[in-house]
Amino acid sequence: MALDALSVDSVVVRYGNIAAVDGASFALPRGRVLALLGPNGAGKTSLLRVCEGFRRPDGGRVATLGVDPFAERDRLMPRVGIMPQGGAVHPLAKAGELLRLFASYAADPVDVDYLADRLGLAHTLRRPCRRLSGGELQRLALALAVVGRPELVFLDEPTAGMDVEARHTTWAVIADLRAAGVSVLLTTHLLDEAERLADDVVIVDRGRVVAAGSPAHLTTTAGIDRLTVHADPALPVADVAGCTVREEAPGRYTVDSPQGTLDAAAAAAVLGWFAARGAHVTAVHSQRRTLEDVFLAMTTRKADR
Ligand SMILES: Nc1ncnc2c1ncn2[C@@H]1O[C@H](COP(=O)(O)OP(=O)(O)OP(=O)(O)O)[C@@H](O)[C@H]1O
Repeated sequence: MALDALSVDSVVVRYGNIAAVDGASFALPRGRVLALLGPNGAGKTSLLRVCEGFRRPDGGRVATLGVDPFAERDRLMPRVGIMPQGGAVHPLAKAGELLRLFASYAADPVDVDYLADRLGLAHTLRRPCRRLSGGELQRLALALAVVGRPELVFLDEPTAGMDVEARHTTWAVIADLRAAGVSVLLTTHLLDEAERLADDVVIVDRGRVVAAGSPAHLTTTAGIDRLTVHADPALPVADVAGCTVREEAPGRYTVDSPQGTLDAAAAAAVLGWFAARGAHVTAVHSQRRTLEDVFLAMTTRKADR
């Protein structure tokens, strides 16, 4: 069986008395994209630093591509790509020089001009990094992370500060990485980004994992699905199959379950109720709870507002 790209087991990271990461465990299977979500200060970057081998955990264990990333950092570095938060690069180095330098470290690098073109960086290659815009620096940092064809890529808020087009390009690059079998661990504050890109999501809060699973799993278990049915107005609404049916506006009926989630049988029973009354049903919409709903329910942000 293939080893996980990343295995995080009961990891603790302390800064003085503060446990920024407090016993977090999760795994990133090979070839998948995992999004690490959490409010500011939840411990995401601290976890990344441990997984990247920049810091030894104060407790627990990490295996990155099967090895201890702190003890074997030199051996590991050619196999991973890292895009740090804020896209840190040397301000005086030229973008093209940096890209070629990083490519020179790799046995089989991506063609630099192709990559620069793909990420809309071709016009920046002769400029020192301090003359690049924030979004251009982000794109350069992404290029530096992937130019060596790594097996595993760490992306810390990859699309922060990017315009819409650059964000879409970045999403396409991440999809290409996944299609090529590369494993990706990314952090983001954009929940639609996580929902779009990630096979798996791990939500951390105050250094602990508070929810984990695929976006579909997280948004359907304990969901708050609601059914909206458009039909003739003024039907004699009643409770159907344990669900509450209300006419919110003439001809628009909402169906809620006290259990939170409507299952297929309840939805079928409700539609059967409309059919039995000879109602003309013109539209049926189901609302799933979003990853944002889950995030707010699972993290302390809600309480802080
Ligand atoms: N070098 C450090 N020294 C002391 N405290 C630190 C240090 N780095 C981080 N922290 C603290 O540890 C906690 C976790 O920080 P971390 O950067 O890991 O969170 P994060 O989830 O990445 O946050 P953000 O979303 O804001 O980037 C925060 O309370 C932060 O202030």
